[in-house]
Amino acid sequence: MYSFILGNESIKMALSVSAGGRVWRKFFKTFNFGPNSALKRFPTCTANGRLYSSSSDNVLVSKDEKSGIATVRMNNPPVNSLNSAMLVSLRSCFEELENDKSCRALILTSQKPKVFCAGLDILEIYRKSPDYVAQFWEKLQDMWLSLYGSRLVTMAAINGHSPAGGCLLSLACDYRIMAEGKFTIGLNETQLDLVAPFWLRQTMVDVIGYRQAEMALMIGALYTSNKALQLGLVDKLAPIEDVQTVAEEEVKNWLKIPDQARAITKMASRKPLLDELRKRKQEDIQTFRDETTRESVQISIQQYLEKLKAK
Ligand SMILES: CCCCCCCCCCCCC/C=C/C(=O)SCCNC(=O)CCNC(=O)[C@H](O)C(C)(C)COP(=O)(O)OP(=O)(O)OC[C@H]1O[C@@H](n2cnc3c(N)ncnc32)[C@H](O)[C@@H]1OP(=O)(O)O
Repeated sequence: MYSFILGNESIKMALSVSAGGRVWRKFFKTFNFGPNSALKRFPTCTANGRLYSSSSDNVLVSKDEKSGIATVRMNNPPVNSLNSAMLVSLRSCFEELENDKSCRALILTSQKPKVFCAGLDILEIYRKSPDYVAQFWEKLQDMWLSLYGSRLVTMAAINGHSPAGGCLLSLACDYRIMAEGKFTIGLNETQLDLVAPFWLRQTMVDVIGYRQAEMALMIGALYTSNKALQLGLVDKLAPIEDVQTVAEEEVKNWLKIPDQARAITKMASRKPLLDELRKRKQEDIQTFRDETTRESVQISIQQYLEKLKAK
C-alpha cells in the first residue's frame, strides 16, 4: 500500500473517486494541487501495519488508521539538521501521505526532544561545488512545495529548538505548537551572512505581519517560545512532554471541519506563493548557488561553524 507514489495523477484519481466528484476534479484542475512531479518511487519504504519508515530511518512515520492522523518524526541525530538525504526522505514521506487517501492530517515533530530541527546542515553548503549546492537547494524547494502545498492538515509539534530551516518547516505547516521554556525559533539566516529566499520571507510575513517579519529577518532574530507566541510565530505552547498530545487534540478539532472546504480554502491562499516558486525555481536555485559559493559567504559560514563547535 505504501510502496508507490504516482504523483499528481494518482492523487487526482484517488480523491476524485473517493470524494465522489466533480468538485474535487475542479479543485485540482484549478489549483494544480499537491506534489509537483510525475511518477516517483518512495525510497524503499517498508510497510509494517501502522508504522513505516524510509530505508535510512531518518524520518519515522506512524499513522493511526482510525483517525487518519500521521505523525512524522525527524530522526537525524544529533540535531535533525537537514542534509540532502533528510530532505529527500521528508519530501517522500509528505508525498506518500498526500497520496494516501485515508490520511487526513500530519503532525511533524522530532524523535529527539529538545531539538526540533537545527535547520539546513551547514556542512552541505560549506566548500561544496556549485552543482552540489544547486542540487541541494532544489531538494529543499521540492520538500517545501510538498509540505506547504499539502491538502492535509499539517501541524508542527515543535518539541525543541527550531532555528532557520527548522522554522521554515514549521512555517510551512498550518498550525504550530511549541514547547514552553528556553527553546528558540526564528529565521537567523543573516547571522550566517545568508539571506532567506523570497518564498521563506513571504511565509514569515504571512504569519507574523510585515513589520515584525521585516525586523526579525533583518536581525536574524531567534525568539523564545513565549516571545514567539506573543508575535504569532507559534499558535500555542505546551510543556515539552505534552506537545505531541496537545498537537493530536488540536488536529482532532481541525478534522471536524470538512476536508474539502478546508483544503480548498488553504490552497486558495497558498496558490500564489506556490506558483511563484514553481515559476522562479531555476532563478532561485541560481541565486542560492551563486551567493553561497561566494568566498566572503564561505568565510562567514566557516566562522559560524567554528563558533558552533566551540560552544
Ligand atoms: C538577494 C541575495 C540573495 C542571497 C541568497 C543567499 C543564500 C540564501 C541561503 C538561505 C538559506 C535559508 C534557509 C535556511 C538556512 C539554514 O537553516 S542555515 C542553518 C542555521 N542553523 C543554525 O544556526 C542552528 C545551529 N545550531 C544550534 O544553534 C544548536 O546546535 C541547536 C540547534 C540549538 C542545538 O543545540 P545543542 O543541542 O546544544 O547541540 P550542539 O552541541 O550545538 O550541536 C551538536 C552538533 O551538531 C552540529 N550542528 C548543529 N547545528 C548544525 C547545522 N545546522 N548544521 C550542521 N551541523 C550542526 C554542532 O556543530 C555539533 O557538532 P559537534 O560539535 O561535532 O558535535
